[in-house]
Amino acid sequence: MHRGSQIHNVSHCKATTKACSARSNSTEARYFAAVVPFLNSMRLLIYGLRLYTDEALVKSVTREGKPEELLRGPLYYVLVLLFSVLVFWRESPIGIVSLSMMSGGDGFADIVGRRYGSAKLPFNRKKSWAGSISMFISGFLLSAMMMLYFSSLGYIDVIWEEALGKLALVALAATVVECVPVTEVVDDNISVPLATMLVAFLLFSSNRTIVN
Ligand SMILES: C/C(=C\COP(=O)(O)O)CCC[C@H](C)CCC[C@H](C)CCCC(C)C
Ligand SMILES: Nc1ccn([C@@H]2O[C@H](COP(=O)(O)OP(=O)(O)O)[C@@H](O)[C@H]2O)c(=O)n1
Repeated sequence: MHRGSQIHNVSHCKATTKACSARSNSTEARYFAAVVPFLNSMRLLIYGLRLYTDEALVKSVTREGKPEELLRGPLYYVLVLLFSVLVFWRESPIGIVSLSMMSGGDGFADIVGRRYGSAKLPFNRKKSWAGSISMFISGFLLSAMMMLYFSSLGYIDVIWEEALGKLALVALAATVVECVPVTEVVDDNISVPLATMLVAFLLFSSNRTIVN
């Protein structure tokens, strides 16, 4: 059963927007925002372990309609959301960019790659140039838009002359990690955000590109 990729990828984007867009100024805001991904991780565990059944959930986010699939990609995705909200919240571009690359970048790679991915990558016949190029472009654009959004709210001050170039390097790193065969061993919902977090930390923490 082919997963409903439109529903699937809407979940990606809505999840990221929701998890990053809490507007409360209280110090507990991140913990309040973390409730949503936490409850969803519990939901995925409960249904993935077959403690209860939810056919609509299984049908909307799995490829083969097996509940245990919920314990892989979807659960990793939600746990990364939870980690980013708690650790990075809205004062650091690292969480913003990581979620953007995982949701917008990887999400579009799937949509575009499945439909237009006839030209496969020479080192990974399961991935395509169209998928990877769309991941780089969509991930870069969503990351820049989310950074502009959080900058406009005053949570981060961005020196754009430097930030866009560094953002392109982060997007390139995430795209390379996503297309190498290692993602057959480590789910790309783990490898992509981890790679993004590492490169974003190295680039955005090294000097005054981002001033909190
Ligand atoms: C299908 C998903 C990940 C699988 O990705 P991949 O294996 O294809 O790479 C996303 C799963 C989403 C999850 C079921 C629900 C996530 C909810 C999120 C924590 C917050 C949603 C807030 C709501 C929109 C108000
Ligand atoms: N760089 C990429 C990524 C995905 N894709 C296509 O999208 C499909 C799903 O990609 P994936 O296995 O990474 O799926 P997700 O786990 O990321 O949702 C692949 O089987 C390819 O057909 C692509 O062509 N190029």
